[in-house]
Amino acid sequence: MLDNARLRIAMQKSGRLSDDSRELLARCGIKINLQQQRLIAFAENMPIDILRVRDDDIPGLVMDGVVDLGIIGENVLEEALLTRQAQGEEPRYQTLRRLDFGGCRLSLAMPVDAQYTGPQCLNNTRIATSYPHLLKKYLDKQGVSFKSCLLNGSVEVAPRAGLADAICDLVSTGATLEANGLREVEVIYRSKACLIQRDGEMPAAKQQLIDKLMTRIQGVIQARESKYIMMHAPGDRLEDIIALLPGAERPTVLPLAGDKNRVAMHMVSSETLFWETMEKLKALGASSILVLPIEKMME
Ligand SMILES: Nc1ncnc2c1ncn2[C@@H]1O[C@H](COP(=O)(O)OP(=O)(O)OP(=O)(O)O)[C@@H](O)[C@H]1O
Ligand SMILES: O=P(O)(O)OC[C@H]1O[C@H](OP(=O)(O)OP(=O)(O)O)[C@H](O)[C@@H]1O
Ligand SMILES: [Mg+2]
Repeated sequence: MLDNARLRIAMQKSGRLSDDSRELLARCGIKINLQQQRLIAFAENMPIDILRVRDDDIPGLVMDGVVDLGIIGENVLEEALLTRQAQGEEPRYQTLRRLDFGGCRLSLAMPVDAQYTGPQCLNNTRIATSYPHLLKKYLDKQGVSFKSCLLNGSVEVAPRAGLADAICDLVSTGATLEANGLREVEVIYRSKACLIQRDGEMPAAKQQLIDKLMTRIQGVIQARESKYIMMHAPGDRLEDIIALLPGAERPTVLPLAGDKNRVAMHMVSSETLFWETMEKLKALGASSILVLPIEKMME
């Protein structure tokens, strides 16, 4: 039996979001023992229960207040929202933040040999998709009328199977489209995973836990996006070197034993340091340049 006093978080059981969702929670310090077949997992060190479900069910679980938080792709969330609105409901939830994984786009694609000069080409066609509401919202704006053919998986085979003229499906690298002789012709929605919270009053203790979790998530994401940079540099080129490092905070400058002209610089950069920038740093006289990952951050 689930305990109402514990924070309930829904995440995808197995699929594109599950590893990243699990890792995010683990990096926030939540110790969960996820056994393969268990649909509910209990955190050992915090009052948190994890529900592992199909991603399609997560928006509903949050909107119906069955769970407190959910980690879900914006594409699935938006489709669920539009579906409920079409049924006359007014679903309520809050998006707490966008996450740094699950990036993909919902795109229209056609067979490679089909002519495409713009959305109007899709007038009176049949389009296979798992996202009929997002598709309709987009094509309605373009004034295009079409028939949708609802498929929950293997959407890419629809044109070859004679089920549809085009498809509207998720794309990341484009490899699935290419393997199926399809060409991406229009991006209709860009998505990432996000963290959502149910509407309504939250007991104070739960709210405190959510606030703590949000600070930790912020720290985890910020740390993943940041690098710790160390180098030795000529003391008279510091400003030129700092100018090459956008997103870097003011550096710590330390003396180098036995060398009056050079210093050691340490700094945190919010951006990846590319090889090209390292080469420019070297050209300015920097040496022993180290770029290190950061595990955790708190401001
Ligand atoms: N190729 C991709 N690259 C990155 N993220 C993706 C990709 N495809 C999908 N996603 C994101 O991950 C979510 C889950 O994708 P997945 O393919 O695992 O869903 P599913 O097959 O519907 O899973 P489930 O069995 O839970 O219903 C998508 O809704 C989308 O937000
Ligand atoms: O552009 P790509 O990098 O090829 O990725 C796109 C594919 O990824 C997703 O499916 P997934 O592989 O998760 O399998 P599923 O369809 O069984 O959910 C999506 O539904 C596409 O089919
Ligand atoms: Mg699904």
